[in-house]
Amino acid sequence: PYVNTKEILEKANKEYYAVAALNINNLEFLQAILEAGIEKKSPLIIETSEGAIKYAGTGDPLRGAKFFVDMVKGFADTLDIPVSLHLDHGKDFKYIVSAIKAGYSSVMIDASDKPFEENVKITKEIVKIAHSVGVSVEAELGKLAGIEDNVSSAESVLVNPDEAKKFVEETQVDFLAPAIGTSHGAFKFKGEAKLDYDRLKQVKELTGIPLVLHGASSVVEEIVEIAEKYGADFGGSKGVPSEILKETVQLGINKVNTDTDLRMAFVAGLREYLHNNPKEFDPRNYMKKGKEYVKKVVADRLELLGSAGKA
Ligand SMILES: O=C(COP(=O)(O)O)N(O)CCCCOP(=O)(O)O
Ligand SMILES: [Ca+2]
Ligand code: NA
Ligand SMILES: [Zn+2]
Repeated sequence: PYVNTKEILEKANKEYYAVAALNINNLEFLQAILEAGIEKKSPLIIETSEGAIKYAGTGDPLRGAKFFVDMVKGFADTLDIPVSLHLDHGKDFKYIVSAIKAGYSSVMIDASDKPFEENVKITKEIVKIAHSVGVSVEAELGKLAGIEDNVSSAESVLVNPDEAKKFVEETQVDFLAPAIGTSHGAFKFKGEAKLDYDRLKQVKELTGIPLVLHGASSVVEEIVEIAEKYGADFGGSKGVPSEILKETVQLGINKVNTDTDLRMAFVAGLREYLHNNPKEFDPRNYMKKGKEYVKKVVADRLELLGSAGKA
């Protein structure tokens, strides 16, 4: 069934596992993700960025948001596993309100690039609107290096645990994304992968609410190999190793945002299929391999995070 993200994450928080939050921009990624969730009997959080809503709605936020609600709810209401739809990195009020109006389960208000007091103010506004219609809210403290906050890794700002306690009390936000050293995309670490476990532990102790890890893709070696065999250049790519990801779940992460791993899996399958089937031009055929690899990457992640069997 189509459920609220809060229901999925409260259970995960109580039982100390994490649920994958998987980004989509089209039908095919949703199909692959749902197949993995059905196979693993796992709850799923489907999420879309504002860019995905712009893409699907060809520029009209409400049309794009409705497209995703209709597609995700349409599938979810036929399934036995709990599925929710979340707006990822909401920054533009128009997009956040459109998502709420369209029927999203939850929204992220990302004002983490603002000074603390402003982040509190903006988040409180969104919480008021969202909670009035039963939509749950995610916010972020600290800055991820890399693309999203367009800050360099040198400037990435890690979460301040005491601020996190104050932030949650003042905003009544439902889930929190503490920056602990990850970044978006396929090039997360220059040297050794390292996250600030101490800060994460303190944030969990001081807030007790479900926590979100952004920039959590692992950059799967087998996928990189296949993609590069068929012409991709992913040199220098590095993600969050599985062991480190598992440690963050033990320390209280309950929602794990994953986009890059899905994108790389899909393009690896596309490249392989198109190389081996030069005569093919039916999209229902030439996207099969890409969907297969996305399903595999998601299925493995559901096992790793401990949500398999929790539906
Ligand atoms: O934290 C993550 C995922 O991190 P990852 O890159 O490690 O998968 N996310 O929040 C997903 C970010 C999606 C960005 O989408 P647009 O390109 O449409 O803006
Ligand atoms: Ca941010
Ligand atoms: Na999010
Ligand atoms: Zn993110």
